[in-house]
Amino acid sequence: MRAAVVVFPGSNCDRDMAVALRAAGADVQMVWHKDADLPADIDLVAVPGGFSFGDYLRCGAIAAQSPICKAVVAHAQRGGYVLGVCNGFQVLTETGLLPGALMRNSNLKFICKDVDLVVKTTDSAFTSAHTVGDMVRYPVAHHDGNYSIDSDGLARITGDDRIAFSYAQNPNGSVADIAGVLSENRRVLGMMPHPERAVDAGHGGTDGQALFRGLLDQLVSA
Ligand SMILES: NC(=O)CC[C@H](N)C(=O)O
Repeated sequence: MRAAVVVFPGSNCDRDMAVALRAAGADVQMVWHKDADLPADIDLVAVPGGFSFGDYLRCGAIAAQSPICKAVVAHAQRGGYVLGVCNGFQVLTETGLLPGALMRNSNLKFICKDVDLVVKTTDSAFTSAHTVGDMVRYPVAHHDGNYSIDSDGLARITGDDRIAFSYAQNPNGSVADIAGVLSENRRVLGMMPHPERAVDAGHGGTDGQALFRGLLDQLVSA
């Protein structure tokens, strides 16, 4: 599997993402926000966490206007895979690739801790190594992780089985405890918790490995 990791000024999980993807067997290239094109034959684009452009305006709003994001949208429209984590999830909602928005945490504080998540669907490459109802523990680190969507949108993503992960104990006020959402074609996943920070025992847990392993298994056998 060939993966590209997008780097913006202020990204801080780009290298963690590259390490996690390489550990799972991916061939990874970093791409800069000013690049207008992705490298050829990319299967997956990962949009990492961080504070792109200092979180000015709204988290992810300026990054979503960058040249590389046009290429990421085109990649998704061709049926390519995209994984957005934390600030990456915020960027994907700002590009319109995923529905909803990430608002300020309900307690108005930056939350940095490990959280338990429930796997809600296995109908995606990202969650294919799981069973529905599996619990995984990933870190969160954000101030704008409060997932919000209108009632029609919520009914649509619920009815389409597009909620990938929910929080066991909601840390940030997200509607319906949503921690991660899939696109209509199930190839774009955005999530606030960080699987790439849970792939090495030194991180305190390795639950994130299953996401990268599932992705690699599905994409290599496709
Ligand atoms: N870890 C992250 O990607 C944080 C995203 C964003 N800067 C926020 O605090 O909400």
